[in-house]
Amino acid sequence: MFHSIPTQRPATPLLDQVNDPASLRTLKHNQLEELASQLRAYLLYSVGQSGGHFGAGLGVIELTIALHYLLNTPKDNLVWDVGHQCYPHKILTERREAMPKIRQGDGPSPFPKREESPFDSFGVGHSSTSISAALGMAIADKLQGIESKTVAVIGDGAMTAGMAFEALNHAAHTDTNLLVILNDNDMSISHNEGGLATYLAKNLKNRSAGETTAALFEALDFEYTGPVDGHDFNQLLPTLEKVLNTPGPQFLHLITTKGKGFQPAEDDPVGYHAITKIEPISQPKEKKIRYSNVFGRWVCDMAETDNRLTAITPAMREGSDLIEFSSRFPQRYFDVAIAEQHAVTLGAGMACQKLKPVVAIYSTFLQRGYDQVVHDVAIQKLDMLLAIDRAGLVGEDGATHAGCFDIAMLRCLPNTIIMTPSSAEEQRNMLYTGYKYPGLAAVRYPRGSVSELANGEMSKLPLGQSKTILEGSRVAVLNFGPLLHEAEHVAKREGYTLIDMRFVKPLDTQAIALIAASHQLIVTLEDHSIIGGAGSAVSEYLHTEKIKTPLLSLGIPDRWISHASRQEQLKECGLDSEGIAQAIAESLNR
Ligand SMILES: Cc1ncc(C[n+]2csc(CCOP(=O)(O)OP(=O)(O)O)c2C)c(N)n1
Ligand SMILES: CC(=O)[C@@H](O)[C@H](O)COP(=O)(O)O
Ligand SMILES: [Mg+2]
Repeated sequence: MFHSIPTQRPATPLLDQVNDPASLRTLKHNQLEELASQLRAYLLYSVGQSGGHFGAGLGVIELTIALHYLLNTPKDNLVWDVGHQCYPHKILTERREAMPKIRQGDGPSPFPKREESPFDSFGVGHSSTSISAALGMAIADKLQGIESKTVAVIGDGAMTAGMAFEALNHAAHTDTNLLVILNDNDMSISHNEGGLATYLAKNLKNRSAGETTAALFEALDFEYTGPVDGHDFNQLLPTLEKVLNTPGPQFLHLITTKGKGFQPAEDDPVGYHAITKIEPISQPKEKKIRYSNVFGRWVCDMAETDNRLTAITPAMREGSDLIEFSSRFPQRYFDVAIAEQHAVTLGAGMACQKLKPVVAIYSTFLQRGYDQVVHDVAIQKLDMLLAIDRAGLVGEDGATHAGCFDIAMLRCLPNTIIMTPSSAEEQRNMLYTGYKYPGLAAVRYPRGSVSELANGEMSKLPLGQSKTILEGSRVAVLNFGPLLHEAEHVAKREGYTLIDMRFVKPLDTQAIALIAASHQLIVTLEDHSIIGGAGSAVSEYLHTEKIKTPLLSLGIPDRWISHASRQEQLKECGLDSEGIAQAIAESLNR
């Protein structure tokens, strides 16, 4: 049992011989315990160096070894759900030495990624996709007469998403050779326990023979095996051997411990879901205030003044900072587990009954609940506030977690308002403005820090009204969101006009018309895809009004931006000060 994270690389002579599963399979069964111990030590060390996801990987050390030992990977298909637990998998599949750089621009990606390795059967990051993907692979191999085994490893948290049950339900009707392994560590990212599947799996074996309750998995035509200790090779290997060689859909229920082998993580699996890299003591990191904290403060202040407010999160209480709200207003707090579709329509139902739901959701995970926003909220003109966190580039989590499309998704919905704060105070006032708006409102803010918490008087902003920051000439920069600071640096130096547009919808078209008449170039700036974002909205307006002033739209280019620090990503997209200045200069010279 480790009690601290080693800052020196531990000696791992056996692990050092295992560069890939083929070399793993040369080991004897009785060497696997030692390998697991060295793999655990190395994982602790390498995540200490890189930072990143932590507890989940510790919980699947033995399972990862057993799977690569018994399967013929990469010919056999091994699909990890979410993929945050894949660091041991990456260490055993030719990437051990690269691990201290995982999530960095020149290191492995944070999750399995097909283009990174043949051992990464399916790209993940969003949860609950593994059973669908694995079933697709199994069916495809069967149709092509390819002999293979297919395994999906899904956690109890990921099993709370509807998509997992869609796949389980379908799998049973295909009579395909598929093994679904439920990695039940009784904990997902937040405090909610594993879902229905886990509850039933836990209680399945305790049911008395006479019980008539149809067990979920038998009802889905899966052959259930378990629960088995996922850390005990003496149980794991023979059980896996059996279920891997039994035809038809198999369901193996494993019990594991999130953070296994590292006492602080076993004691606090939520807190150790991910860690920042170990800094030398000399540089103690001051705790930064984040946009999420500004939301967390605002939602509590708002709840105090309005008892109709409810807050809903799909399993991201900590990330969205609903921690204080959940303890102060427990009756009005709803963590629905990993169920973004349900989160939105649950809120819609509350709005029908005159409550005021605030759905706190990452931009990237909002993609899961988009039809619900359209069909269940917007069409019915229901009153809901979307507090969209992690909007824009998110850095080390890479393309699967970037929030690049929320403006494009929401801008086309009638009667919706969309706000893009550039500071804590703006964010607080926009949340208040959106909350008071009698319809669908969205405030999008990035994964990042702000200068202060902003807990002053909340004021309602006049809808569609921008704020002039600098009055200049020649070029007018229309900013939408947190890149105002990058823009301000350039505008001050070059004497450009700078306007904080604040609203993507409704646009301040009056300001745009005035600006267009007195400047030779309009520039839009946003931390969103260049396709369908705020720049598109301005372009559509200029076109409709036959305004000929040239427009330069700056945003995330039409390609996938892979993992790196957010600063590196912004630079790559030309969204740092230098990139903005250069793009404008080039446009002026054209
Ligand atoms: C669609 C989606 N929603 C939310 C998340 C955020 N998220 C990442 S891991 C996690 C919990 C997963 O729990 P579980 O599957 O039990 O894995 P464990 O961390 O316990 O190993 C959540 C909610 C996500 N990755 N995808
Ligand atoms: C794996 C997963 O989806 C979450 O752990 C996510 O990585 C959290 O992102 P933040 O670190 O931005 O909260
Ligand atoms: Mg879990």
